[in-house]
Amino acid sequence: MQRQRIVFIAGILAALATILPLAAAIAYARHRALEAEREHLAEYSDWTLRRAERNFARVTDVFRELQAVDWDACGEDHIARMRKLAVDNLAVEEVGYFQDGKLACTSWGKVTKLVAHGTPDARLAGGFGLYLNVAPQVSAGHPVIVVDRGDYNALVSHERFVDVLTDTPMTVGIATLQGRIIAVNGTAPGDVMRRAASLDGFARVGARIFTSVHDGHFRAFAITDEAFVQSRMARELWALVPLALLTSALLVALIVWTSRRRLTPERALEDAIRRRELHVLYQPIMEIATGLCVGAEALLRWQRSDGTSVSPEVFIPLAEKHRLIEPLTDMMIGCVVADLADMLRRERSVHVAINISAIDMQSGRFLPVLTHALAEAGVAPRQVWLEATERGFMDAAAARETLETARAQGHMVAIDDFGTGYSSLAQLAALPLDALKIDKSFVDAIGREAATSVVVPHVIEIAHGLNLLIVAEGVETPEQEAYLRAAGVGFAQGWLYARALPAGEFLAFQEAINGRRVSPFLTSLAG
Ligand SMILES: Nc1nc2c(ncn2[C@@H]2O[C@@H]3COP(=O)(O)O[C@H]4[C@@H](O)[C@H](n5cnc6c(=O)[nH]c(N)nc65)O[C@@H]4COP(=O)(O)O[C@H]3[C@H]2O)c(=O)[nH]1
Repeated sequence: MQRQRIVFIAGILAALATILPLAAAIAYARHRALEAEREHLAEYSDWTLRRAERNFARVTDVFRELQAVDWDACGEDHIARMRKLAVDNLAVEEVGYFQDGKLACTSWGKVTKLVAHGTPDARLAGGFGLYLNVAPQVSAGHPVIVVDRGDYNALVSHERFVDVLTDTPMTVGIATLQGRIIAVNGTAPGDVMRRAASLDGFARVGARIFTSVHDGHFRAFAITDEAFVQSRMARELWALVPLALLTSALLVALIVWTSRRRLTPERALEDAIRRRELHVLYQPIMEIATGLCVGAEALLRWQRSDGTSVSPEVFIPLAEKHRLIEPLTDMMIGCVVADLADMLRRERSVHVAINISAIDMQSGRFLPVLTHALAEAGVAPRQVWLEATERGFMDAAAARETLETARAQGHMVAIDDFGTGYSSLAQLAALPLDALKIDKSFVDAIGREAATSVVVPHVIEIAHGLNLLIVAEGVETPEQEAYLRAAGVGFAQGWLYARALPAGEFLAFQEAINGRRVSPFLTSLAG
């Protein structure tokens, strides 16, 4: 993945990791505060309802007692009973008795004034009439609520319906089930009270919140300011913010750690392998005697998405170090087969040389992968040469086993970069090899006064002595080619002929050079 993309995504994730836990903490604190306030209000509306019902039950007790007896209307006993009930019963201020639609007597005595039996403002279940805000005619005093049933009525003060003490500022009220407000304790705005009186549950109106409950006779409500939710929320936040900050810090640390990991060269290589950002180039291998293109060396290239390219001399050791060489080798095998299988099937004397890393050499794991790919593509194993470096022979026994198996399957095996490492001649002689590649550093020395120039004839001599095919690498000048030809070196690759080419260009090069000609020597080998 591109560096800028990783940094960009990490930046966005870090910003989210910072904001989201805090936003979640705020949302959760608000939810908890609202829930707590809803329960708080529900508790008070419930309590108000129970208080109202209890006091109302006392009023209805008065009616029941009086209606149970066939009194001598407004006689002494009747009035005495009414008075006693009014005195004993704290909920009732006064009791009255109507005769022919007019108030005849009250708990105070006979009535001389003409007080008509009016029309109730509201009716309650059980045959009760309710008159709201009535100025008492007989006893005078502040407005009261009048409850009537049959010929009796009772004066009840407003407070009896809402005498609830609250622990925080709130308005509690009682209404009929139709939403007519009966009594209120508090100063909430009228529109909020009307809403609270007409529906059940929890709601918000403007800056107020309320809960309402109801039973058989009344609906009770409790209203408070939303500011109480804010202060509850602030308390919740005190507990939640440190947790949110800790979560943010952990998430940001995780994001930084993961992105730094992704930004390391090895993770970038792993991504590149997965995204197939690597491709293979083919450097032609020429037969010096005939000038024919007899094969190609497959060379991996890593072109990063930002346009920069990474040398195989950097990423191959990196892949080996971080156990990425196996997927890399598999990918390279897949590319080579996809690119060249058609040509290799047509041209049986042409080969492709693939580099085998030290780890692959030791494990031999790539061989079944290669065998399977070649069998599927119909390419002969002899057409795939394996180039092993000296480093690959450090565990000589394992390398020997891999090479022997490879040769038994028909592959040609070449030692690459011979002379640059520490392999001894004895080791070279003991290895199951078909070819030796002369390293570019030796070829460079040809015709110069360099110390290595004296080594070149010996390396060629050794190869001849061991009956190995010789491929010279890094041939750049006709003089180098002339020297190699004269020394009996069979094959060469280098910029004198072509650089490493993309598959299509290599195939065109090979066709242009060879036409229908084939190498008699290599045809005899293939035969
Ligand atoms: N200056 C100059 N250079 C020339 C000339 N002719 C060829 N070269 C370069 O010499 C290197 C030859 O490959 P090598 O010795 O196998 O050395 C290879 C090989 O050991 C390794 N490598 C490349 N591809 C693979 C692969 O698929 N698997 C493994 N395990 N190693 C690979 O990376 C090394 C470097 O590869 P490259 O950078 O492609 O470099 C290549 C090639 O581009 C020339 O005339 N002049």
